[in-house]
Amino acid sequence: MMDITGTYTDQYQLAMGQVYFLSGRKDQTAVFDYFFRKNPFKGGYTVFAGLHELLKVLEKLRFDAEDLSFLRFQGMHPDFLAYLKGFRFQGTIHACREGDLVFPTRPVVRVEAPLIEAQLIETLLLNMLNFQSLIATKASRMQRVAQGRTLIDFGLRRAQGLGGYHASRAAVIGGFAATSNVRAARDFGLAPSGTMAHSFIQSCADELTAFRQFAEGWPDNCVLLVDTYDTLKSGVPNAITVGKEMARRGHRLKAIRLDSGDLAYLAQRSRAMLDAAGLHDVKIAASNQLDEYVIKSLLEQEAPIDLFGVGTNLVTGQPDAALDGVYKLAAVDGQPLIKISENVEKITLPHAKQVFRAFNGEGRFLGADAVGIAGEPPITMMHHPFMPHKSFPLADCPLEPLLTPVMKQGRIVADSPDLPAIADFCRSRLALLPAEYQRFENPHIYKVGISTRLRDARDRLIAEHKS
Ligand SMILES: Nc1ncnc2c1ncn2[C@@H]1O[C@H](COP(=O)(O)OP(=O)(O)OP(=O)(O)O)[C@@H](O)[C@H]1O
Ligand SMILES: O=P(O)(O)OC[C@H]1O[C@H](OP(=O)(O)OP(=O)(O)O)[C@H](O)[C@@H]1O
Ligand SMILES: O=C(O)c1cccnc1
Repeated sequence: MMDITGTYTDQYQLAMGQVYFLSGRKDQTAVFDYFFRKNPFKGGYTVFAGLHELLKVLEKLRFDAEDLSFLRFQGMHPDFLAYLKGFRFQGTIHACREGDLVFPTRPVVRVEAPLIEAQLIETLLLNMLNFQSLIATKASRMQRVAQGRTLIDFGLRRAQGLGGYHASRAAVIGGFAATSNVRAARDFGLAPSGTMAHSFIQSCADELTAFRQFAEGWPDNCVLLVDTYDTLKSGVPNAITVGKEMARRGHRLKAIRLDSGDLAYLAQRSRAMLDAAGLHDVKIAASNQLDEYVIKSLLEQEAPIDLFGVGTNLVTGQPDAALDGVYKLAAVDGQPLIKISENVEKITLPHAKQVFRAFNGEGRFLGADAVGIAGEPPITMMHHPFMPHKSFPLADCPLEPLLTPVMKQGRIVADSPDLPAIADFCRSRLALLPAEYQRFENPHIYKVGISTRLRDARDRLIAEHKS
C-alpha cells in the first residue's frame, strides 16, 4: 500500500506548522477533540473504526527524503525543514475503543500533543477515522438485518480507489464475515473468500464444461455462478449435475451464486431444485447491488439465501459519501479555548474532556453519554448542550468512562486487538443498544449532554468573548 509519510496532509497544516515553529510556539501543549456532528445514513449510531490502523501509522510517521526535498522545492523555511527531518509524533491520545458505538457531538478521540504535532496529524487522523467509521457503520446496518446470514465484502472493484482496502477492514468490524479483497485479507489476518465471474463461464465451450472444470480445480471450495445464460433452465440444472458428480467423488458443492433477476423468486426456486436433487447442504449466495434495505426485503420475502455478497453500496457508503468528523482545538497550555459560531451547534467545548456512558439497571445502554472536564468529580446531572432548560439526572446510573489512553508520548500503550476481536466488541456493544436506537426509520435520538462544570466553563468563555 502507499507508504504514509508526513506529506499525507493538507498544505495548510504545514503552513501553520511553519509559523508555530518560527514563532517559537511549537511546543505549547494543545488539546484537540475528534468528533462528528451527524450519524450517517439517518441512523441512530455510528461504529467507531480505524483507530488501531491510525495509531500504527502515527507511531512510525516521518518526513522522508522525498517529502523534504518536495517541501524544500515549495519554499518551506530551511529551519522548519530541519525540524521536519527529525519529526516524531510524541503526543498522548485517549480514545474510545475501536468498534464501540459513538454518538454525535461528543469527543471520540482526544489528542494532547505539542501544538505543531497535533496540527500536523489532523488530516491523517480525519482521513482514517471518518472513512472507516462510515463503512463500519454501513456494514453494521447490513449485519443487523441479515439474521445471522453470512455477509461477504465484494467491493474492491467499485471502491473509491485505495479506499477499498480500508473499507474491507471496516466492513469486518461492522459484522462482515469475509472479504474478496486478497490484499486486505493478507494484511488484516482474514481468509479471502470468493466465487467465480461470468467471464470464466463465457470462456468455456459451454456452462456445464465450465462448472466441471471449476469443480475439478476447487473440489473443496467450489461456488458456481448460475445466471450467465438462464438461471433456472440452465445454471441451476448444470450446477446440480456437477454437485452430484462432486458428491460421488466424495466432495461437496459449496454453493451456487445468483447475481441478477428477482433474487427472492430465484432463490426459492433454486432451493427447491437443489433439495429435490438431494443437495440440501449446497448453500445459496446472492449478489447484485445489495444494501441493508434489499437484504431486509429479501429475508422478509423468506428468500432462502445463506450468503450475501455486497460491493458498491458497502464500500462507497451509499448514500452518504462521508462521515462529517472534525478535529477541534479545546485548550492550549492548559488554557481552555472555544470557537464561537452563529450556529450554536457549532460552538466547540473547551478543556480536555472525558465522556461517560450511562447504563440502566439491566446493564444495557441507557441512551445517554455525558461529557465532562477530564478529572472532574462524578457527574450527577447532564445538560442539553444548547437548550438550557433540558437536563437529565445521572446520579443513580452506573457510568463508564469511554476515553482511555491508547498512546503515550508517541508510543502505543493499548493492546492492539485483532480484527475479529474488534468485531466481537462491536457486536457486544450493539447488543447493549436498545432496538429503538437501531431502527432505520426515525431512530430514537441518543442523548449527549454536558456536565454542569463544562457547561459553566463554556458559558464563561462565551461571555468573555462577547464582552
Ligand atoms: N426479490 C427482490 N426483492 C427486492 N429487491 C430485489 C429482489 N430481487 C432483486 N432485487 C434487487 O433489485 C435491484 C435490481 O435488480 P434487477 O432485477 O434490475 O437486476 P437485473 O437487471 O436482473 O441485474 P443485471 O442488470 O445485473 O442483469 C438489485 O439491487 C437487486 O439486488
Ligand atoms: O453489485 P455489487 O454490490 O457492487 O457487488 C459486486 C458485483 O460485482 C460483480 O459483478 P461484475 O459485473 O463486476 O463481475 P461478474 O462478472 O463477476 O459478475 C458481482 O457479480 C456483483 O454483481
Ligand atoms: O467472489 C465473487 O463472487 C466476487 C468477488 C468480487 C466481486 N464480485 C464477485
